[in-house]
Amino acid sequence: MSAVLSESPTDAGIEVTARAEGQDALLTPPALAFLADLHGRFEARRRQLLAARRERQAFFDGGGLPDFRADTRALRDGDWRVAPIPRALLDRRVEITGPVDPKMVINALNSGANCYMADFEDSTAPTWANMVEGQRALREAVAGTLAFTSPAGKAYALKPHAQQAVLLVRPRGWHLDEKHVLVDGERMSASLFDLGLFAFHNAAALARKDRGPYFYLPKLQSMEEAALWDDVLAHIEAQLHLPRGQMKVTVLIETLPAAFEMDEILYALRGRIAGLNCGRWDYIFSYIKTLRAHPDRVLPERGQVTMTQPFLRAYSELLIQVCHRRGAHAMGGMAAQIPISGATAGEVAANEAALARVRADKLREVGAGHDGTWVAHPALIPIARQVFDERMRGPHQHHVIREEVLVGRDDLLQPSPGTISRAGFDGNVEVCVRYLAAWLDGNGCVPIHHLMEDAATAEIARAQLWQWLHARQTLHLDDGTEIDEALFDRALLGLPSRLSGADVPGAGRVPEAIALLEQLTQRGTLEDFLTLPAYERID
Ligand SMILES: CC(=O)SCCNC(=O)CCNC(=O)[C@H](O)C(C)(C)COP(=O)(O)OP(=O)(O)OC[C@H]1O[C@@H](n2cnc3c(N)ncnc32)[C@H](O)[C@@H]1OP(=O)(O)O
Ligand SMILES: O=CC(=O)O
Ligand SMILES: [Mg+2]
Repeated sequence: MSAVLSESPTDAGIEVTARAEGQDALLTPPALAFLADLHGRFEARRRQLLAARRERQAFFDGGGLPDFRADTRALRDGDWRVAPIPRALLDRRVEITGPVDPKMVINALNSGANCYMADFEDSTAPTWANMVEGQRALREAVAGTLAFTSPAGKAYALKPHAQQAVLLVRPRGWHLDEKHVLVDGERMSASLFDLGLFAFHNAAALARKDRGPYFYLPKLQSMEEAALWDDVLAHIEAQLHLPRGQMKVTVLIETLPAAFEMDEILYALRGRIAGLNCGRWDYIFSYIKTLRAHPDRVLPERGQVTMTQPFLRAYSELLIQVCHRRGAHAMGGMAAQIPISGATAGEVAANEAALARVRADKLREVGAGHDGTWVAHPALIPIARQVFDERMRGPHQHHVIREEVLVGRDDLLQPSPGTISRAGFDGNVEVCVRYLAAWLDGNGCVPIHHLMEDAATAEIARAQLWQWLHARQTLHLDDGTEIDEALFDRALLGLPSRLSGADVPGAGRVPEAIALLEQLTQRGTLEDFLTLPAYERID
């Protein structure tokens, strides 16, 4: 890699305030100068866009509802398509996702999936050690040298490049800072840190393999945020002497405001976007968060908020239609069920039921017109692959444009029928405590009661608890019990002793997790993301 900028880190005013193994090879003076330059150019715009999010939320909290934009109607009605999709990203029928530790990276690249999304976001707790280890693992993976030996002595090595999944990287969202990297005393954007550092170290090696730095962009809320990404990427391409448009992106549509700007987001990134993805878990969280002050749109318990709820079906159908009209992939999302590891005789039926639910979810997706889907675990790849192979003959199904699908504002906002049971309420409390404890301990994705739980699924549980406790009118469980602080306190009773076992990830941090959950649910205002206060509690 050529040294792209001449300033030393000191000249650039950039400072790294923590240490982790392997960081000197990553945070070299040219790399730091590159990051400092990104910060200098784009930080002010990031802050403006975060302020715009708050303004928009104030409108929703005052009774307003999201709607399609009047100022971009011509763009939505216009006849344009996104740039051609590169060969490596043409067939994405099965994508595996997961955290960025070396074992996961090797397992995912070797898994037989078409693509692998290496995740610095929902499934990774952003300790400095995790961030550095993830960047190092990905750099070695791109170089083809990554290897790992488990504490039990099992050796892991990469398959040959041609047999590996195509790598996509998901940086953290615009709302997050990287507190260990300061530029002129200010924290740098975690998004710019993750994406910038990966591009800096890997763009040249990827180009030699006829690939590029490919990314998934999370939690966008508007076309302006997409335009900021486009400018960042164009700048990086210029700095690293890459052809314009070589860095490709897929955008997660996982916020309610973004669902009203899908055409606009594609347009803002039209020179480099390969698709949109239905990030259903954050989308449900965002629906709750955006409509927090609308008592007629309180969602039932988590287990009842499935993709067949009308507001979710409308969102996925609109995403498919918009993408296919513009020549982009419409990627499906993640079923939460995972195989029961080492299922006992008594768990065989539960395991089969979980796999059947994953299969049903993939059948729904391919039938609706999705061009590919996500799996959380390697054992789910054959299920997803079989469903897509049988029903999607070509590499994608862009030809599927269901003109009869007419999704309007009310469809995307439809209230959901359903109930809240005691088990649903207590389950949310338990998931939050267990997930926060694991996260504070440095683990961002854990199986809980045979479901994959990550930051997005935990956010649903956390935001629901807040909303149910702070709803404008008192809510009741399906057995008539009032939802109040006393119910919340009862759900917490007994958790510390039940979660003290060595098999509970982060058991030692359960008391801190409980304190954090109490803080998050008792506050009068809903915290934007649980990861914001939680981040202040890790290294
Ligand atoms: C809402 C969203 O954002 S979805 C996207 C973010 N979420 C994710 O990506 C979920 C990723 N999945 C995971 O992290 C894991 O599957 C978990 C935590 C849910 C379960 O992991 P485990 O408890 O390790 O599962 P299990 O013991 O069955 O794993 C068996 C093997 O598969 C591997 N494995 C499991 N999931 C993955 C994965 N996603 N990628 C690669 N390898 C994996 C394990 O490392 C293990 O390997 P080993 O046999 O070499 O030790
Ligand atoms: O990132 C994916 C989601 O469902 O959230
Ligand atoms: Mg998400």
